[in-house]
Amino acid sequence: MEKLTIALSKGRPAKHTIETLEAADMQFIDFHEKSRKLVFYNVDESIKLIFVKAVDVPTYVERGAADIGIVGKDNILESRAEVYELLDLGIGKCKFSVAGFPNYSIDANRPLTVATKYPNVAEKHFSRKGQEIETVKLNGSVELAPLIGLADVIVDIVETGNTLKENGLTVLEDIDDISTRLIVNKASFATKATEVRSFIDQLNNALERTP
Ligand SMILES: Nc1ncnc2c1ncn2[C@@H]1O[C@H](COP(=O)(O)OP(=O)(O)OP(=O)(O)O)[C@@H](O)[C@H]1O
Ligand SMILES: O=P(O)(O)OC[C@H]1O[C@H](OP(=O)(O)OP(=O)(O)O)[C@H](O)[C@@H]1O
Repeated sequence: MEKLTIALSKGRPAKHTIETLEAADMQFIDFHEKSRKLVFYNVDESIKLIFVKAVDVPTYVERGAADIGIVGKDNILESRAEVYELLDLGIGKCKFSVAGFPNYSIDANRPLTVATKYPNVAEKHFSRKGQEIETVKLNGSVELAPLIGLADVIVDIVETGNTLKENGLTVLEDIDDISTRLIVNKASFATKATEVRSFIDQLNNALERTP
């Protein structure tokens, strides 16, 4: 039996993902110990779990350092990684939006300055619409950019909309729905087909049992 390496994103979606794995009867040794460990095994060591930064999960999977990854669709789209996306876990739901001041009207005749953590997503969205943009890559607090004149609009994740509202901004356009997805390395999908399929089925069954 081939061993599987699964890359999980640390941070916000981790708790829910772990609950889903446990609901699928996958128990990992020392999982709940308070520690800085980044590698865990299940009881028969057939599955190795590694915790990586969300933004790096698609890279691990594309390069075969992990057979499977569980990560937000936002990171998959931004990475442009060549992987198979095979399951929507239905958790970590939010969306990608263009946001700015209410009533802001985009002038198609001049480049739009867009602040974002996701420059590839922004480029793709606006190039489809034929709008030229200049991206300003930020790593957080993106909503600040229009407020201080660093950008005309932002492309960011919106969940409750509270961050936008509390900063006097609003959604101007929706881009894509986001949730946590399961991705698979293309070679592993062929060489470890049985193990990959059984892991996905087990997870899927647990998701179907969860209301
Ligand atoms: N309100 C939200 N804001 C941001 N991400 C959300 C939200 N709701 C769900 N998500 C999901 O959670 C992921 C963010 O997780 P995490 O906190 O680990 O990322 P991060 O903020 O990019 O990481 P870091 O703070 O280490 O840079 C996103 O990739 C997205 O898929
Ligand atoms: O619609 P809401 O429910 O308000 O959630 C959206 C906010 O949450 C995320 O930020 P995060 O907390 O990850 O902080 P950072 O990106 O500024 O570091 C995202 O970048 C938005 O700012």
